[in-house]
Amino acid sequence: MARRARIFVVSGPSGVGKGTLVALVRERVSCLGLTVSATTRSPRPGEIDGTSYYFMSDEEFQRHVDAGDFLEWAWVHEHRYGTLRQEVERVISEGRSVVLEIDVQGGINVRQAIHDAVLVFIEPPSSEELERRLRGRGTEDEASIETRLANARGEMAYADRYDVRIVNDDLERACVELQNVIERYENYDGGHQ
Ligand SMILES: Nc1ncnc2c1ncn2[C@@H]1O[C@H](COP(=O)(O)OP(=O)(O)OP(=O)(O)O)[C@@H](O)[C@H]1O
Ligand SMILES: Nc1nc2c(ncn2[C@@H]2O[C@H](COP(=O)(O)O)[C@@H](O)[C@H]2O)c(=O)[nH]1
Repeated sequence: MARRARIFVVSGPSGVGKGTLVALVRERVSCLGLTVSATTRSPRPGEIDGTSYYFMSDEEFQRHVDAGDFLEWAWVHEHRYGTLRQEVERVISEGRSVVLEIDVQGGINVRQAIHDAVLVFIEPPSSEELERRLRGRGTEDEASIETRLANARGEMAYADRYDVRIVNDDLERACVELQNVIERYENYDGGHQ
């Protein structure tokens, strides 16, 4: 059966493990393309412009908004983040699927623009564990942690608008589940999926 390049959106509250999961799935699903998002937040130690994100000033980000360059963009945790159209088009034109690790507003906007995008919501095993992971990562100051935890409840309310929900309790199990979702949708060749 022919494999079809698809757009997969992976969303969930900050610290749930989206980045960790997607990095692991990328090692196992060779045909996935890479896209880099744009953001107005400052780089964390070790983050590289053009690899982790395209780090932009507010003015530069706004120029891309005005030019219609974004497939979607949103305010997330007090900064702007967006997916550049050309990033997605480049990967899809290579016949590869793409995983967009973006927030829930972005996810819904992608669904409106690309009806057959597959929306996957990653859930934490509990709110206590979410907080433990966010704090344990050690990348945010206290104010940013508080903002992200406060936003988590609102983000969780989007879960039932997503096609698939995966609980990231055991990383290996969640990874296999996400991998199966990608392979199932790439191989689906009929209907509305
Ligand atoms: N299943 C898991 N069990 C325990 N710890 C995990 C699990 N998955 C991820 N983690 C850890 O949780 C922390 C947050 O993970 P990660 O940075 O991938 O989250 P994220 O959802 O991508 O966050 P953000 O949206 O802020 O980028 C990391 O320290 C990671 O190692
Ligand atoms: N709507 C979009 N949201 C995005 C994009 N890239 C990342 N994100 C979301 O931002 C938060 C915070 O990321 P962090 O790197 O500051 O921890 C993350 O949870 C993503 O959901 C994007 O292109 N569009």
